[in-house]
Amino acid sequence: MLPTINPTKTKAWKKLTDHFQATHQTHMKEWFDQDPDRFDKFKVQFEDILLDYSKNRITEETIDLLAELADEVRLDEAKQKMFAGAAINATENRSVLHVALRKHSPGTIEVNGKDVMPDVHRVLGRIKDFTTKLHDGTLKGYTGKAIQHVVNIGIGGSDLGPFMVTECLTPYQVDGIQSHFVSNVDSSHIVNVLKKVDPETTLFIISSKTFTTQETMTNALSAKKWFLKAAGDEKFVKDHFIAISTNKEAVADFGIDLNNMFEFWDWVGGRYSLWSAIGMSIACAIGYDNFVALHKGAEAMDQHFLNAPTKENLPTLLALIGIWYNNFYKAETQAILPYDQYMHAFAPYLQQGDMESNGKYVARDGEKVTYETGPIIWGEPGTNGQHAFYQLIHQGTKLIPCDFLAAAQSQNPLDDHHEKLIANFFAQTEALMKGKTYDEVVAEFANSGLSDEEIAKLAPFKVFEGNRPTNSILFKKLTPYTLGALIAMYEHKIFVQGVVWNIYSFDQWGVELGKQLAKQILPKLSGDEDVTDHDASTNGLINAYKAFKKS
Ligand SMILES: O=P(O)(O)OC[C@H]1O[C@H](O)[C@H](O)[C@@H](O)[C@@H]1O
Repeated sequence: MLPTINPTKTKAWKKLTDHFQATHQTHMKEWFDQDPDRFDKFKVQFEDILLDYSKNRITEETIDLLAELADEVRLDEAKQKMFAGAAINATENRSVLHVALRKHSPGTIEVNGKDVMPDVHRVLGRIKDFTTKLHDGTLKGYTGKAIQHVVNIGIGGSDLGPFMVTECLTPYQVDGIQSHFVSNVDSSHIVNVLKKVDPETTLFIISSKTFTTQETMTNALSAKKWFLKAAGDEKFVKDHFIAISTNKEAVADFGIDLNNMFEFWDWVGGRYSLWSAIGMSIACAIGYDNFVALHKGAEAMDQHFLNAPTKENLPTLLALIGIWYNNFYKAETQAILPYDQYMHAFAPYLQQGDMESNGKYVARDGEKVTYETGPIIWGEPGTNGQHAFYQLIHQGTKLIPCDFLAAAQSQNPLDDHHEKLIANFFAQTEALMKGKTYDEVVAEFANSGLSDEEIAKLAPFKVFEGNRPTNSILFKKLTPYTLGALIAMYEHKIFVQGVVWNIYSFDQWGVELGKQLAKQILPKLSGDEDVTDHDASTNGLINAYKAFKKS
């Protein structure tokens, strides 16, 4: 169990409040002007990943006080507990051990007195055997043709992580294998995918921790029906369907041979499960060795997180800076802006990772919190975002802390595309920090031929206040190893924030009510009678739906 410590009652919080009052009106530009070493002071490099956090509204004192806050809420103890397998997910009485899934170095981790590592490595061995057969062409479909299409059916953590990684690592895709993902219960999703694949050469991976999720089970049944229509005999299902789950009974009930089931465990949270057998679709896409490289990058980040002091610790720094804006500047959101088209699914992935973990208003003592917890996460790849929503980041009324991410080496070098991409990244963070003053705007009008009066009218619209915070995360190349490290960095950032906010980051009770009500509403959508037993809006919507459907 983690201790219950209200962060706002700590000494550091009080000091941070005073420090905020003393510093929040200072423009970052002044700090840059005063201190030519600011970049060196506020940058950390871990292997091939550089974090520049100098373009933040912070001084050295800010970081000192945030580090004091981390100490006062006993961050170190929380970390040790997680890595040692303590049941820190107290509302479900579970350990939180995604770090065990990617542990390739020797050592044991115990849950209830049992070392989990042999099972982790046994399942990894099975993934290796399976994907080797897929890639050497010995995995055949019911007509003897080699498997070419891999369709992952899952949702939430059983989709977002594998999809994001597969997209990010497109350049590592094994020749001859095409990956597809189906998540939405909207039939358009599966219908569209099924149009692209052939039953004779398609493998379906049914990914679901619980194996009860409505969307996944519905899509899995439709896939099976579609397959049987072509194959004609249940006996062929075993050659085309595998299951990834913690729930053996439900897998067997669905009709999947248990020899085709790859297990994981209740100490793996859905949104932290891409490292487990849920990553089967990743290993199918990029090969087992690359899947292990992804693990190893994450494992290296785990060790860095566990051992590096706060001021050199990438996940901890990102977390504490986030708290500074969330709780003192009252920023409501956090933008994730990868300057990398292959990372287009990174922000949606982190939406679940972060918002399902830290979107909680109940503190660890069961009382309602009196301060802000998790931010709204959003974002799009640059430069596309620049031409859509950056206007608001530059000149809107809201403060939006942004993480910019990019690789120095392009996966697809082509003329000067990459230089242009990177120039935009650097320029945006510079513009957000510096802004443009009234005088600078006026000076730009020098040879415009406009009168002073006309210039004075236009100038205010062209001024940029600047002082808008960014983290720059620059890495060498988006390899499996580096991606693993980046994902783990964000996972641990989320962990640190949850510890400071005194909430339970590893449950997700907030998703249950909607699911329950959907089950109640489903049967009422058929039949002619008017529905009257919900609130007026819900009744009205159900009845309007039925009327539209009939007409
Ligand atoms: O893997 P499954 O059991 O199918 O769960 C899929 C998803 O559904 C739930 O609604 C949870 O909110 C997610 O955390 C989970 O990842």
